[in-house]
Amino acid sequence: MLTVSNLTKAYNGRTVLTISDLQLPIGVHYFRGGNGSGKTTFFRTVAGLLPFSGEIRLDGQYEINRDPVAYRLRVNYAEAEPLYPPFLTPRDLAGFVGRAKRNPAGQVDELTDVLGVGNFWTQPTGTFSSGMLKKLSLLLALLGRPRLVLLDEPLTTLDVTTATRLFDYVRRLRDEENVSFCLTSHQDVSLTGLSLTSTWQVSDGQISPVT
Ligand SMILES: Nc1ncnc2c1ncn2[C@@H]1O[C@H](COP(=O)(O)OP(=O)(O)OP(=O)(O)O)[C@@H](O)[C@H]1O
Repeated sequence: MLTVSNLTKAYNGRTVLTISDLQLPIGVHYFRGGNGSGKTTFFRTVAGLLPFSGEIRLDGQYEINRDPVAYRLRVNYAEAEPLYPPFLTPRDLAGFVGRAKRNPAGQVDELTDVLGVGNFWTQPTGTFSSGMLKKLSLLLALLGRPRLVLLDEPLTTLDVTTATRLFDYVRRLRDEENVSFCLTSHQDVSLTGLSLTSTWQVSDGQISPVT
């Protein structure tokens, strides 16, 4: 599903991520590691948000730099600590991201129910609690028809009821539509109830499989 080759990522000349060869099949992949080990950098790079050197390819055909639109239509990302321009509302953002991701009719309404965003649909995000921001960011990350969704710390600040509904929905996408997920969590990942296809350890900018 995802192939990463000869990747290096540096900030201001300091290399923080090096991956010679990483291959992920369709499934749910968990990346664990201490603070500052490189998990978010890896997710943001795979999401197409950061420049890097190397190659990232989805489904054997969409290369992130050669097929930028096709790749980004298929790879979605939810930030660990989302932030939006404070004057925008969930309605504004779902409209904008939904159009960019070519979301099918009815999808926003379904996700609004799953994540309980309807209660604050027209409220500016500048007034949100961290859990409200998290719910919105997860809704936006599920819009369109992604083949891969990157969820950075999805459990943080999410209430238990919403987390249960979210991971039921994720399981359905995984089982019925073959959507893949990568997640990080400093919390007990078994709380998601997802069965993991693989687990990876991120340490000092290197990623190795946990057997
Ligand atoms: N914008 C940036 N500019 C410079 N260095 C950065 C930037 N973002 C991250 N780094 C550095 O890159 C390294 C990896 O950080 P990253 O945020 O990927 O870690 P992480 O594994 O997600 O950590 P955490 O579990 O604390 O979220 C750290 O040394 C960090 O200081």
